Formats: sequence, C-alpha cells, structure tokens
Amino acid sequence: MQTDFLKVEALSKVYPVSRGKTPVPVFENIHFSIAKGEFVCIVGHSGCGKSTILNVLAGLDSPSAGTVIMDGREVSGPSLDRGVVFQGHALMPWLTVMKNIEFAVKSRWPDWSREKIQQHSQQFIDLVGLTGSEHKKPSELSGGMKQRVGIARAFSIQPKMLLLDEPFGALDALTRGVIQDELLKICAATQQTVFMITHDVDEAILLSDKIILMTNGPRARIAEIVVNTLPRNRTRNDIHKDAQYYRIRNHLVDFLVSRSRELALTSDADYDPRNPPEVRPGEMDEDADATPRPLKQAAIHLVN
Ligand SMILES: Nc1ncnc2c1ncn2[C@@H]1O[C@H](COP(=O)(O)OP(=O)(O)OP(=O)(O)O)[C@@H](O)[C@H]1O
Repeated sequence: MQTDFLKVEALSKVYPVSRGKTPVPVFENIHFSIAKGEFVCIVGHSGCGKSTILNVLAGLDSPSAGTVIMDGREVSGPSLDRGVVFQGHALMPWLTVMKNIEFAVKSRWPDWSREKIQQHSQQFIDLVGLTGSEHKKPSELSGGMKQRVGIARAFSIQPKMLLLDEPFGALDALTRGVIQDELLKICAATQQTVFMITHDVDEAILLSDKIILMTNGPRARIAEIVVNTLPRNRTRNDIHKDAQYYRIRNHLVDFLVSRSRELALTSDADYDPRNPPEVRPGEMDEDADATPRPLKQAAIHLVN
C-alpha cells in the first residue's frame, strides 16, 4: 500500500459563536494518514466533530487550522476526485436512477458520448443490485435502494477517495447488512480508499482496516487508532466466530462507554497528537490471554 495517500496535519475547527461567548475548538491538532486502498472508520460520540472532519476532507468546509493533502495536492474545495455519500443520500428527486448516475458521470467525463455514459452508469447500477430499477424515480424506491443509488453514483465517478457519512444509519439491520456486503465486495474489487463515519462498532470492525477513536468534544482529539487485526477476507457471517473479534469489540465499547469521556477530561504528558497511540486489542500484554467475554450491552448507536 502507498503510505500517506491522504495526510491530515494539525487540523482544528472553531465555529463562530455569538457575541460575548468564547469560541472553543470542536477538535484540535488532528493528525492521521490513510494509505491507498485502506478503509478507515472514525468513531466517537455525537458532537466530537466527525462530520466536520469529513466535510473538510471533502473540501465542503474549511479548517480553522491545518491542512489536508490528498495524492500530493492540498484539498481546498470540492472535487470529483472525492465521492461523498451522506445518510440522506441527496439524490435529485426529479431524475430517475439512471439519470441521477448519468448526471454525475457526465460531470466527470464531459466529452464522453451519450452511449458511453449510459453503459458506464449501467455497470454501477448492476454492481449495487439495482438492475431493473433504472427508470424509477427516488420516490418509488425504498430507503435501502436510494442508498444504493447514492453508493453507485459515488463509485461511478471512480473517485480517488470515497467519503461516507453514516451512509447506512437510517437502514434496517437486514438491508444494512446486504449493503455492507456489497460495499466490501466493491471496495475489494476496486481497491477503493475509504473514510467512513459510523456509530456502529460492528460495522467498523467488519469494514475497516483502522478505526480512529475520538475523545468527546469540545477540544476533541484522536485518543487512539485501533488496527483491525482480523483477516481482510472477513464476512458478516463468519466474523463473530473469531475470538479476536470480541477483543476488538470490547475494546471499542469500553472506549465509547467510559474512556472517551475520561480522556477528554485528562491530559497525558506523553500524548503526542502527531503520533496518536496505535493499538492492537488482543495483541497487547494486558489482553494477551483474553478469552471472549460476553458482549457488553452498550447501545450500538451512542449519543451523549
Ligand atoms: N455550521 C456550524 N456552525 C456552528 N457549529 C457547528 C456547525 N456545524 C457543526 N457545529 C458544531 O460542531 C460540533 C461538531 O459537529 P459535527 O456534526 O461535526 O459532530 P459529529 O461528531 O459528526 O456529530 P454526530 O455524530 O451527531 O453527527 C457540534 O457541537 C455542532 O453543534
């Protein structure tokens, strides 16, 4: 993997406040990098700034300090090099599935013939399992189908980086699972680099190579980066059979239930924001002989 395909350095964000109030950074001094083909999830409680970070990576928002370098160039505005999928799918309601995707493809390759645009778009409609629904409008689709159109559209422009802001948050568990499997397949086939926000620890373990854990805001920071040590060919059906899955899961849940808040209130002299601790749950000394503990009953969707 090419190291540092995306490099985030010293990122901070302060939103303006009304007169008389002191502005406080939502997050500060965020450093991390993503290698080409890597799938990275960011996890943290509501308000720690995950969407703001994603919007800065997308070029839709600007940081108060710091830089984002993607493929050797500074991100300074939106670009078709980055495909974004939001929870609300953001489709154009007056256009059919095919036209929604064709619109994006035409913007990316304005010189392509009508036929080539249609063929290319059809390929991505087929990839997400929407063959037969090409001529339906978003109002005629289920939530899961709309989300698939959003994913097909983002993939169809073959972005260098895919940015996903809780794309499956509004879906029922069954649909969510099916689309997660599809996303895994597409990413494996295309070596896609992905940055994704999720509140779902199981989703993070299934999909990602690395999980960035944020302390609670304001002044949120990266507490640690968890390396997913499960084999990459994991599947939704098999993942829970691996004892290592429970070690990683317990580590993430422990973090969200208690450590995210404790760390936000304490300062550690050894903490270097340029080099946040990288941890491998289950491979550390204290967890070395850990046997799977019962799953903690922490809510999957955690909010403050
Ligand atoms: N445009 C804005 N102006 C002022 N404050 C904002 C703006 N956008 C976000 N914020 C504040 O910044 C903080 C971080 O918001 P952000 O949406 O990035 O957090 P998040 O971690 O993605 O939360 P959630 O998990 O609930 O989506 C919040 O306190 C929010 O109120």
